[in-house]
Amino acid sequence: MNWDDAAQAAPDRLLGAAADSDDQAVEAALRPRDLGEFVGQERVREQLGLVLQAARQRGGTADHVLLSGAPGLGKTTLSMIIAAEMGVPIRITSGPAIQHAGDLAAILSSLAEGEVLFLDEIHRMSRPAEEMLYMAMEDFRVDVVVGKGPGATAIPLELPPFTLVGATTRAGLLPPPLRDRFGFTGHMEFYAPAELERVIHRSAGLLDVSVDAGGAAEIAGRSRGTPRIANRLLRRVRDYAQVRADGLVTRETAAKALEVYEVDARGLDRLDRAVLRALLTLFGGGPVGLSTLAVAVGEERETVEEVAEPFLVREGLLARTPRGRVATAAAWTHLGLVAPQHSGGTGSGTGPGQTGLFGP
Ligand SMILES: Nc1ncnc2c1ncn2[C@@H]1O[C@H](COP(=O)(O)OP(=O)(O)OP(=O)(O)O)[C@@H](O)[C@H]1O
Repeated sequence: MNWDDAAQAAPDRLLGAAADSDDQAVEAALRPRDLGEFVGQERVREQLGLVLQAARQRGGTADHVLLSGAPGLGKTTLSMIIAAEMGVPIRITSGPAIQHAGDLAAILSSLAEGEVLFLDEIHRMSRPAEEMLYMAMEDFRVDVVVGKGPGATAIPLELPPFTLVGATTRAGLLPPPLRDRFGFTGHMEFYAPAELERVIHRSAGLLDVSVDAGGAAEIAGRSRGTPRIANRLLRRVRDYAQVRADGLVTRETAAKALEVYEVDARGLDRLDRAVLRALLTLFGGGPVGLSTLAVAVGEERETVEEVAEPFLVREGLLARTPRGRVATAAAWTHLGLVAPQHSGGTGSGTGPGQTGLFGP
C-alpha cells in the first residue's frame, strides 16, 4: 500500500489530507482563482509567475510544470490557476486512470491548442503510458501502435502544443527521463500557521462564517500545515458555533468544537494519540517494531506507517530508527506522561521495549 492508498483507507479521518466527498463538494468554491489569491508558497508562486508571464509575452504555451508535495497543499488549485492565467482550458486526469498507452493517446489527441493537461499522481501511471508521454512532452507527437506482433505498425500522430502539469506526492519516485522533461518543478511546502490563518479567513468569507483572529489561529494550529484540513476543520467548527454557540467562531468555540471531534491542540487525532500512547505506555517509549505497534493499536501496519507516522515524525514526536519506532521527549510531554528514568526518550535508553523481542 502506498501513501495514496493508505490515505484512502482511512477516508473518515477528519485530519486525513486526501480529499473526501464532502471536501469535493465545497473545494471548487474555495479554490483561489489566480496567483494573487493563492496564499503562501512564495517561492513557487514567484517562479511560476515568471514562467507564465514569459510564456504569455512570447505568445506561446507555458513549459511543462511538475508540482510535488503532500496531498491537500494546493497542487490541483495551482494547475487550475496556470490554465486561468494562460487563458486556456484545462483537462484533469490522474496516473491511475491511465493504465494503457491508448488511454493517454486518446486524451492527448483531443487536447485543444495550448490546453493544460493536469495529471495528478503522475508517479502511478503505467510504464507504456509513461513512455508515450516522453515523446508527447518533447516533440508533441505520439506513435500509435496499430496491430500486434510482427505486423504491428507505429502511426505517428501530431499533437497540438500543450502544457503538462504533473502532480506527485513523491518527486523521487519519478523516473529521471520523465522528471527531466519538465521545464519547471515546484516543491510545495507545508504551510506556516499564519498562512493557514489567511486561508481560513478567506474561506470563512466565502462560506459566510464569522471567525475572529483567535478562532482562525486555533483552527490553523490544528490543521497540520495543510489548507484542505484547515478548510475541513473550519466547516466542523462552523457547525458547532451554529448549534452550540452564537455562530461566531472564537478561539474558545474552535477549541471546544475540535475537542468534540478529538483533534487536539497540536493537530493529533485519535489514531495518532493511540499510536503514541501505545508506544509510551506499553513499550516504554520504544524502540518497538512497526508491526507490533500496529497490533497494539488494532490497525493495519500500513495505516500506522502511512497515515499516522508521517505527521508524528514531522512534529518531532516519534522517530524511525533501524531498531524500531522511538518516542521523543516531546511525546511524553504532549501526552502529559513522565518518561521513566531508564528511557532516554530518544532511543538511547534500555526500556522494556528495547529487549530486541520486537525487531523492526
Ligand atoms: N495556497 C492556498 N490558498 C488558499 N487555499 C488553498 C491553497 N492551497 C490549497 N487551498 C485549498 O485547499 C483545498 C485543497 O487544495 P488542492 O485540491 O489544490 O490540493 P492538492 O495538493 O491538489 O491535493 P491532492 O494531492 O489531494 O489532489 C482547495 O479547496 C483549496 O481551496
